[in-house]
Amino acid sequence: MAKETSNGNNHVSTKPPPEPSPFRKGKFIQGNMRILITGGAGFIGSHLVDRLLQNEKNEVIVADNYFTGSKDNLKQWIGHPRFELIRHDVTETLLVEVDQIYHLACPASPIFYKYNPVKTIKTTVIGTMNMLGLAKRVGARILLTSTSEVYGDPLVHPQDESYWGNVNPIGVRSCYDEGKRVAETLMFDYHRQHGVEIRIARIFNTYGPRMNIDDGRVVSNFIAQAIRGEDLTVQLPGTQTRSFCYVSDMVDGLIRLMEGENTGPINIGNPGEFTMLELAETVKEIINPKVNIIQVENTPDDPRQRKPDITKAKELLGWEPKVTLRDGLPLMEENFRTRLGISRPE
Ligand SMILES: O=c1ccn([C@@H]2O[C@H](COP(=O)(O)OP(=O)(O)O[C@H]3OC[C@@H](O)[C@H](O)[C@H]3O)[C@@H](O)[C@H]2O)c(=O)[nH]1
Repeated sequence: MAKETSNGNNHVSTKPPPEPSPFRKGKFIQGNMRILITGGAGFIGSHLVDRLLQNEKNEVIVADNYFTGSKDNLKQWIGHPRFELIRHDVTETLLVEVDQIYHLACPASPIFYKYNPVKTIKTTVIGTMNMLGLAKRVGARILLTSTSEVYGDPLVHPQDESYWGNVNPIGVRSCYDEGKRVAETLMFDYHRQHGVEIRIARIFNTYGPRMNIDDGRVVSNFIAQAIRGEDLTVQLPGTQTRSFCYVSDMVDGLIRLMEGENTGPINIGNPGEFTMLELAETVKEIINPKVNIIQVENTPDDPRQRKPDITKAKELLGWEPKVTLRDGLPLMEENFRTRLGISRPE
């Protein structure tokens, strides 16, 4: 029987999960976990690869189309016997034999997901359907990285997982936030209808080394601007808030969710909440007190406030973030300085 890993009545699976292939149970590979990470060449994905490959019993397959990810993030693993890298777009089917799927693939920065919105929604919807089909066929457990954007411009603060959100279905962000909402729906439908073992993480803003320098998200923008001595561009009104999670904490939360018994959705994020003006002041103070902070136009539907309630993550996963923003920013600064070739002034 399928385990009742659910949090509410609507989550109960009616079917047992499909059996993995007999070969996966063979005695020569017993104990080895073969793990697929879609989007594994990206920012969070590549850190997840690093962590999973530290365990000698894990084999990792990365599938990535390199739209925002990069082989450079994985160069330390290329050629390693427990690692395989496939150029693959999740909107196409993928035939591999695996035990677990971390499904991360999707552009996550607003400027990138808005660049080709039709492709973004195909990635969230068709991509998730394809990965669920694969999970069903091979009996794999699948974890979807959903997003705090499913709460839209939230009217409840902080956001807990029972909040259904305040989302514009026809806005410029909808390709991503509605796409991820459909992806969550698909996860639960495959769970209830086919018994697929699912896990859903709702990821809040995450930062750290390996973010693309021109990613366009606020932390990477401010750090790159401060290092280059450029103005820090706070988008209006500047009082909007976000909560920033350091990438090592995020990866830890994702693995705990995958290994745990609860389907989610579970918020994974750092509950420390900052206005964008406060973030700019902090970056200025830590990285370059000489830069100016300026205010610039914003884009439509920008959420005014965002902060995770992480009670569920604490209780069900024993997880909470360890790295504060003040500790995490210098680690990211160091990585950006190396990549930009600009050292800290004496
Ligand atoms: O240069 C900038 C960039 C952004 N911002 C502001 O900073 C805030 C955060 O914007 P970001 O672009 O970093 O990210 P958002 O919070 O809008 O979206 C993010 O949210 C959660 C993740 O799951 C998603 O991957 C990502 O879409 C916004 O209010 C934006 O207006 C600036 O003030 N200046």
